[in-house]
Amino acid sequence: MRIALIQLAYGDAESLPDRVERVAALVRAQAGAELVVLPELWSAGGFSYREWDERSQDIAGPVVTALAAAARDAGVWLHGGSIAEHPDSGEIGVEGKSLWNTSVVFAPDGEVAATYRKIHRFGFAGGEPKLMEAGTDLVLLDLPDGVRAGLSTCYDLRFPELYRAQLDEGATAFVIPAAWPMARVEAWRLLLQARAIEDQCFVFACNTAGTHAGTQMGGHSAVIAPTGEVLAEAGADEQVLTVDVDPATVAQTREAFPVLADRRL
Ligand SMILES: O=C(O)CCC(=O)C(=O)O
Repeated sequence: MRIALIQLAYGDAESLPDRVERVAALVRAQAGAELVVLPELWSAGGFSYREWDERSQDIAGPVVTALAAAARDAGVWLHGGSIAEHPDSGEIGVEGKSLWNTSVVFAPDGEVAATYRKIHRFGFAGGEPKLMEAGTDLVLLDLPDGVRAGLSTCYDLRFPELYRAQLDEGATAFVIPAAWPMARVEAWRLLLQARAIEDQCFVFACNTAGTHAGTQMGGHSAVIAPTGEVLAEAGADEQVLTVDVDPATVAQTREAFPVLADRRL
């Protein structure tokens, strides 16, 4: 299975239409991959809190529509990172807000195959908890070659119980888009490996590069095997990381080193 992680770099100057066009072209260029992954909140700006409201949109809005077309043209499964979702339905969350950090995954025909609303919001008293609602639902989807992917986003990575819950729902891979800063990139690298090792799953993790809203992003997107071996890792700049993985490795790893059978619940 060929995975392409598009580690996008962006700054504050690029307009939203220009960025959408650039990203759609990058996705189309990945024809031949089976799964393409984009970073968290690339259209709204991961740390551009002040822009989120203006750049928010419905799942049927222009960003998702452009991604659906790009997935269809390339014939790939596309994890579109995430958008600042503001539903046209007028939906209001339990905290009275109407903004979510929402991932959309497209099948190769461009249809939406899954959506996931980020559960753990980053920013403590500010940032996401102040502006966004928290997602509540565990989301997994079946990809080709028997890969069952659990969805999560960025800060979720710090909460291992989410990945255990996905494991218990049959996960063999974790797909993790992020806007994780350079300041804590060593934690990112370590936690990606930890999630792979403790759950014996593949990790496909796509971070952001560049500097926006005064924050330097960490890059270092990675594909990690269920043994914890780093199969490929990006640097700090914009890069497409393309890696071929063998989904059978999950069963082989779990059979050769059956640590999960020793769990005591
Ligand atoms: O946990 C971190 O250090 C970064 C998390 C983050 O930037 C996010 O969730 O958007």
